[in-house]
Amino acid sequence: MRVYVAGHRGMVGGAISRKLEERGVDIVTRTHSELDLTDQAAVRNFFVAEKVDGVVLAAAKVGGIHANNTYPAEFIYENLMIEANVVHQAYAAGVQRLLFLGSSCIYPRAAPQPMDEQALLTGILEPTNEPYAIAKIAGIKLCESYNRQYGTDYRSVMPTNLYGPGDNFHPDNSHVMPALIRRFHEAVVTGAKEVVIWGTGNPLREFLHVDDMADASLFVFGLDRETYEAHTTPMLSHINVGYGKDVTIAELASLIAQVTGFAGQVRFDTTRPDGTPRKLMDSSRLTSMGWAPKINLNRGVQETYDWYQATLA
Ligand SMILES: NC(=O)C1=CN([C@@H]2O[C@H](COP(=O)(O)OP(=O)(O)OC[C@H]3O[C@@H](n4cnc5c(N)ncnc54)[C@H](OP(=O)(O)O)[C@@H]3O)[C@@H](O)[C@H]2O)C=CC1
Ligand SMILES: C[C@H]1O[C@H](OP(=O)(O)OP(=O)(O)OC[C@H]2O[C@@H](n3cnc4c(=O)[nH]c(N)nc43)[C@H](O)[C@@H]2O)[C@@H](O)[C@@H](O)C1=O
Repeated sequence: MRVYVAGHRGMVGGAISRKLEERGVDIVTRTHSELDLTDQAAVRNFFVAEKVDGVVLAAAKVGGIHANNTYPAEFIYENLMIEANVVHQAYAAGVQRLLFLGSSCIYPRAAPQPMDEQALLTGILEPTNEPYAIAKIAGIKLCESYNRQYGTDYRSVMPTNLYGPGDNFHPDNSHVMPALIRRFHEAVVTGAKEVVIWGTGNPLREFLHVDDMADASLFVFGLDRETYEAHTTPMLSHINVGYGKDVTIAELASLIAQVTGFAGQVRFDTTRPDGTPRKLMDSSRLTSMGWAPKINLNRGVQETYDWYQATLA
């Protein structure tokens, strides 16, 4: 089997590529500069030339609350273009199997917790990431529509907030976990007495290690196909992938302070947005099929900090 992993140099695409290679799958990759997935003609030429059997779509314009809120046009345009080009050109080239990576932000801001798959399109989205969420909903509907009309087998996974080796540690544009690992680490190195956390510290977030996400992706993509297929009649439009437990941002900050050895004060900057108050996923559909996360938050944060120190710090 030849699988194109779009976004193989990203955190999720990298973890999925490593797992596919461990299983002896022949993977095809292109960097962003070799193939810009917003370029329709280039994507068409790529699929015609490469003749892959499957696609994992882990390429996207990705960022945390500040990036989403500051660059909404880039988040909606680039993600819509990437999804439309990859899904359509994969179909046109006869590719039967595709896995699309969405996000938990597709669900309404006030969805009942934990959020199950049926909460999609039942209410108003969180404004800080609405353009990105709309693009991700379009991705689900692209897959669903091509399956309905053309009989393809395009599946969508909705990950909760992810973290781990290969994350983006940009001070402003990253997600909370890498941002705080970097900020606490730099405070320890410089001897700063205070670390600033955005928002009130009250929002709840669920964090899943990227290696667990990669296992779930392969499971849904069908490398453990018999297990999955036994549970998918009729096929689901999309399926949640979460850790099963959430923490407040203040609790996450205490854990990262402990792991990095920071002993100073934490200050909450309430001029910064909190975003969604809570977004805990109901992942019972997937866990009932046999997948379960293996990496707990304490171990995951420690491993991510070790990776950051060894690689980037
Ligand atoms: N990280 C998280 O917490 C979560 C992520 N997800 C989803 O998982 C998927 C992977 O995310 P993650 O690995 O964290 O993101 P990363 O930013 O780490 O990786 C994204 C990859 O996509 C590539 N890419 C972006 N735009 C283009 C383009 N126009 N053409 C070709 N390649 C492009 C990037 O290349 P380059 O860097 O060179 O631009 C990068 O390698 C995304 O769909 C994301 O929405 C869902 C929920 C949570
Ligand atoms: C995965 C998900 O990621 C984004 O949504 P988000 O969950 O709100 O993501 P976040 O990780 O950026 O923030 C989580 C919480 O943490 C707080 N927070 C504190 N201090 C920092 C901080 O320093 N940086 C960041 N980024 N957040 C901070 C922050 O204020 C917020 O309350 C989506 O836009 C969208 O991309 C998406 O789907």
